[in-house]
Amino acid sequence: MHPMIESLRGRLVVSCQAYVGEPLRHPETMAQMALAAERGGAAAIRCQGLADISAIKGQVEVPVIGLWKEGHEGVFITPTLRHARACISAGADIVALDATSRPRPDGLSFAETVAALLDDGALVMADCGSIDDARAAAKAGCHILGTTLAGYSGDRPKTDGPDIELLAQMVAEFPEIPVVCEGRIHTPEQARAVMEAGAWAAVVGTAITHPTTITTWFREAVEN
Ligand SMILES: CC(=O)N[C@H](C=O)[C@@H](O)[C@H](O)[C@H](O)COP(=O)(O)O
Repeated sequence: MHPMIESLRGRLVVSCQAYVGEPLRHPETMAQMALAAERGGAAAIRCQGLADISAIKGQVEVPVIGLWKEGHEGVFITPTLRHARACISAGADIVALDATSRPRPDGLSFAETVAALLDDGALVMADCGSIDDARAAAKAGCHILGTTLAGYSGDRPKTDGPDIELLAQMVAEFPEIPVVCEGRIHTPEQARAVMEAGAWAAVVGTAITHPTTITTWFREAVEN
């Protein structure tokens, strides 16, 4: 087990991302957000885009899980080998990529992409949307399996909270590979529940770092 991945065991990872057109979408702002999360005890920061990756890497001591989103349809989380290599060059300690079997823009398969990254010596997190994705990612040799795309790739329903059913299935099938729960963990209770279901780490984004969404939760509670 790589020591950096071992360091995430039983810990919280915070995802710091602002989307296109949003007020907080600025690398310096995301770096400040990441630093604030690190002060709160985040064991790693997950972040998007080359500028954010390097700005955050320049601020925090904890590992950075980097990805690069391009587009909104099909494969958009680190869609090609070029995107993945660029994330590493920008400073990502671990690169996260879409692990679905959907066609990728550069024509490489997911397994071919991972094989090239492993050849480079990269640490790879597979963003899975189904148990089949997890199986392919395990076979490809990914270091971390994540539930990131559960409810977003068309294979599984979008659960209200984290997809604990998929998490538990992944943990049972791959006891030797760290399985990280990511996606729709909105409360500390849900974070605890995913750890109890066997997650190696819990990744929380929106509920910690996306104030516009958090505001809508409170506004709805107040106004309804
Ligand atoms: C599906 C997709 O594009 N997920 C992205 C992956 O990096 C992010 O937009 C999420 O914020 C992240 O996965 C954390 O999840 P949540 O924000 O629900 O805590």
